[in-house]
Amino acid sequence: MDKRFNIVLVGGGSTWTPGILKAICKKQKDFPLASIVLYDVDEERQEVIGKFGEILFREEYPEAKFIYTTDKKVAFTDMDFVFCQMRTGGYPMRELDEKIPLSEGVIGQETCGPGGFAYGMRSIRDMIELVNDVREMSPDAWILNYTNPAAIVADALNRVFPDDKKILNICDQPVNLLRSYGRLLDMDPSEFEPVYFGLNHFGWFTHLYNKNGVDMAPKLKEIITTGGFIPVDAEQRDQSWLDTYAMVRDMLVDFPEYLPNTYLQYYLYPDYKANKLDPNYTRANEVMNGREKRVFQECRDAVNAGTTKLSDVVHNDAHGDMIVEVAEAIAFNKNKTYIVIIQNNGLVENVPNDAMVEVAASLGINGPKPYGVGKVDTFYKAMIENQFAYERLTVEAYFEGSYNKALKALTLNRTVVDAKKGRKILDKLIDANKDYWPKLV
Ligand SMILES: NC(=O)c1ccc[n+]([C@@H]2O[C@H](COP(=O)([O-])OP(=O)(O)OC[C@H]3O[C@@H](n4cnc5c(N)ncnc54)[C@H](O)[C@@H]3O)[C@@H](O)[C@H]2O)c1
Ligand SMILES: O=P(O)(O)OC[C@H]1O[C@H](O[C@H]2[C@H](O)[C@@H](O)[C@@H](O)O[C@@H]2CO)[C@H](O)[C@@H](O)[C@@H]1O
Ligand SMILES: [Mn+2]
Repeated sequence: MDKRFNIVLVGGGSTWTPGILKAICKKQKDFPLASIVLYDVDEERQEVIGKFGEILFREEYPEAKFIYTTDKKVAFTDMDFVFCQMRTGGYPMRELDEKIPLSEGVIGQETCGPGGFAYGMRSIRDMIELVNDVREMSPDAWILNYTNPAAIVADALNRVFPDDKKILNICDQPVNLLRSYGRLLDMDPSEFEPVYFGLNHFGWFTHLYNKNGVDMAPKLKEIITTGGFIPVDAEQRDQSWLDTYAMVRDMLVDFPEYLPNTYLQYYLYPDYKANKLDPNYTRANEVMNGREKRVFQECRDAVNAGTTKLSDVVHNDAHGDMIVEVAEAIAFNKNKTYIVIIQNNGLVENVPNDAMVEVAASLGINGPKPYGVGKVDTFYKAMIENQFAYERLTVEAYFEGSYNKALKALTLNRTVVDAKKGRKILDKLIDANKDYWPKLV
């Protein structure tokens, strides 16, 4: 008989959960489940999404046992895959991460700059606890982590669990970019064989080979440089994401070698972008007033209607599709190419071996088999080393409780640079995060 898998979604009350549940239902033949558990620390959030899931699975996937819980034992016992999407502190803390730096004229962003620093310092503790809990109850489970800021979480987990080969850190942004490239080139994105290097939310596509071995990157760069970049799912995107994609053209004009990850806009144009952001209404507000309200309301409506058939709870399926396909690639040894976060060890030859880099890898039952890119040019090497130093100092600041390392981290970050500004922001962040961070002395 074919194997059926047990999976748990940690952060089951996430706004992305309905999309992942839909993707699981859609892919039930390719990735068959025995059971799926939603786990969250927030009972109220969990219940709304959980009740929606109960109906969805009854209607679309009755063979899989569906439960939701706040009990770790129920959540982590006998699991094959653990999907991690927690947000320590929730959107209210994300709002502070974004607004505090902006109050000093510095980029306010979920994963970049001081906002990413603050979020990282919150995520590390809960992610370590999670891995310890999972390993106690399911020693062999694959832990698929995309809890942000993934770069900092990956470095911290690699430090605490260096021998754990079943933690895979991964981000959906490269896959989203590939989908959008596919539309611009009129190609099925699954046909791309990409070459990619960098750090998470800080990388570049160097080549995009098609089935005939032709590199489509030059043509794509020309299309974006002349016509701009509108993402594949533009009609579902808030304005801030459309602005973000539009900046890819600017980056290509200035740095035409490679196709940049959208997040590089914050590091390459920190003043320009900071001036464009509204310090009183940031992305957290956009999400709380948009996606969060919509997803929770649509789940409640489906529960009241007693069916999910009328609901349109998933507007963008890229994220859900990707994470389920990643699990499928591991479970069934598909050896499909994904862009993953992994310890460097020479993959990018001239940056530190212990950095957690982001590169393309073939993904199968033995985990990722990454593709190296050789040496990178001075500009990219310097960018990566600078950002890596910021990330590593952040992780060290957390483990050592070091104010000095935290200040060094922020000063090195390209969105800050000025240590006096860094100190002001750090002091405000310390105050805002006193329930979450270790004490920094
Ligand atoms: N890496 C990627 O590419 C990628 C893509 C999408 C989302 N994400 C990440 O997924 C996460 C969820 O995003 P969201 O916008 O839906 O946020 P959200 O706040 O809607 O969902 C997060 C959920 O995690 C729960 N939670 C908090 N601490 C927890 C803990 N210790 N254990 C279990 N659950 C906990 C919260 O109660 C909440 O329900 C974030 O970390 C986000 O950055 C990453
Ligand atoms: O601001 P948010 O909460 O909408 O998104 C933050 C996340 O953004 C990236 O993921 C995108 C993805 O690129 C997009 O195409 C679509 O699927 O939505 C995702 C969320 O908007 C990023 O990779 C994540 O790390 C962020 O959490
Ligand atoms: Mn990401």
